[in-house]
Amino acid sequence: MTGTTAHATGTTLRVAVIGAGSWGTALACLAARTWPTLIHARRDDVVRNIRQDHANPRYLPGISLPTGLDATQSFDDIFSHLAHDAAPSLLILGVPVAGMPDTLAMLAQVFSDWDPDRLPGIVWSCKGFDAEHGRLPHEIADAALATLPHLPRGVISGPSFAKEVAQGLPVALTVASSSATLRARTTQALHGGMARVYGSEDVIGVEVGGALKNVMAIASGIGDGLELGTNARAALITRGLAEMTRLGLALGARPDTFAGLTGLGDLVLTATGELSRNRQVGIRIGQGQSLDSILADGMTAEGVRCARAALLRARAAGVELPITEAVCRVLFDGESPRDAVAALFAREARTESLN
Ligand SMILES: NC(=O)C1=CN([C@@H]2O[C@H](COP(=O)(O)OP(=O)(O)OC[C@H]3O[C@@H](n4cnc5c(N)ncnc54)[C@H](O)[C@@H]3O)[C@@H](O)[C@H]2O)C=CC1
Ligand SMILES: O=C(CO)COP(=O)(O)O
Repeated sequence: MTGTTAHATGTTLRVAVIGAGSWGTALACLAARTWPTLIHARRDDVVRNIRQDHANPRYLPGISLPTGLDATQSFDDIFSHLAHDAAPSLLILGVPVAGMPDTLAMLAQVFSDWDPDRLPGIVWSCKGFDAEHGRLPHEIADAALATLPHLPRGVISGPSFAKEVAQGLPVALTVASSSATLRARTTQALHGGMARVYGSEDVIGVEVGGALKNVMAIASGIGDGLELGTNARAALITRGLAEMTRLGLALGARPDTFAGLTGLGDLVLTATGELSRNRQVGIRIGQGQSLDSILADGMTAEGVRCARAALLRARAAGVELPITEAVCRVLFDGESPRDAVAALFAREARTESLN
């Protein structure tokens, strides 16, 4: 369906995206195939590039964006876009976890003046725990939106490199929410063509998978940087899945979520795919570079930001995360990657299980 057809049938959904980095822009591309879509960027060059050149060379070099995708630096424009025509609307957050508290606090203030029946649904796409308090994204959202309990909210996740999605290559995603309205609206916004969107009610499981797979991708990269071989990578992925599942179950997730797109699917993609920034961080650490030099260009690598927070949550829940602990010792305590691998192998033999 084209945007024009959607208008003609009176079934318009209005979509806005906050965060015009690589993933926010890629999700905006999916929505803009069908629906009036406006993306908010903090930088004026990004707005200009999207509006005039239908490109976002800073984050997605060499990729053409849909001509229907519009951009703005003004939050007022975003709110006018969402409120227009009283059409149902969806707001996608494409910022990193660190940007969630401030962004949501601003939204809570504005939406408190809106008619409750006209509020947009909100879906966030970030993957991680917040570094300061160890909260999952839905916990950040619940705190920031405490005065708006009726506002439908959820998370979109799954194995999805932004570059491939923006190029129109196939992708399967999961939207998780307790709200059937939000699940349906997100599916309406993004499903179609080469993009499939599945629904889930397991917000905790989907978020724990998205957060821990980034840490496992760093671990997998370290192994590859050390040239430990493909057996090591497969072992790491499998035991990483056990680690992710163990933490998820302790926090209230459903076990089958971890066999799905947002668990095993995203873990395999990120731990093996060359486009993963977390994996690239690990490879360079394994090759002997320092974390500071690797992150000097401001790259978003959520696994670095959230590994310690994941450990804090796990300890509070009485759960052991040996791979995450090893990654933290290498990233933050100066342990050499080889010593960390040796320490993992020195653990006592045990039955293969989640424990
Ligand atoms: N790039 C990808 O392939 C995918 C990324 N994600 C997740 O999406 C989230 C965003 O990642 P990317 O788009 O890749 O990052 P990015 O670095 O490409 O873009 C981040 C965007 O957020 C903005 N931003 C950064 N810090 C902010 C803050 N404190 N407040 C408000 N805005 C802020 C930046 O200006 C930029 O527009 C991350 O949590 C990442 O794990 C999820 C799926 C795929
Ligand atoms: O989440 C992603 C793919 O699903 C992107 O992974 P990186 O953040 O490691 O690039």
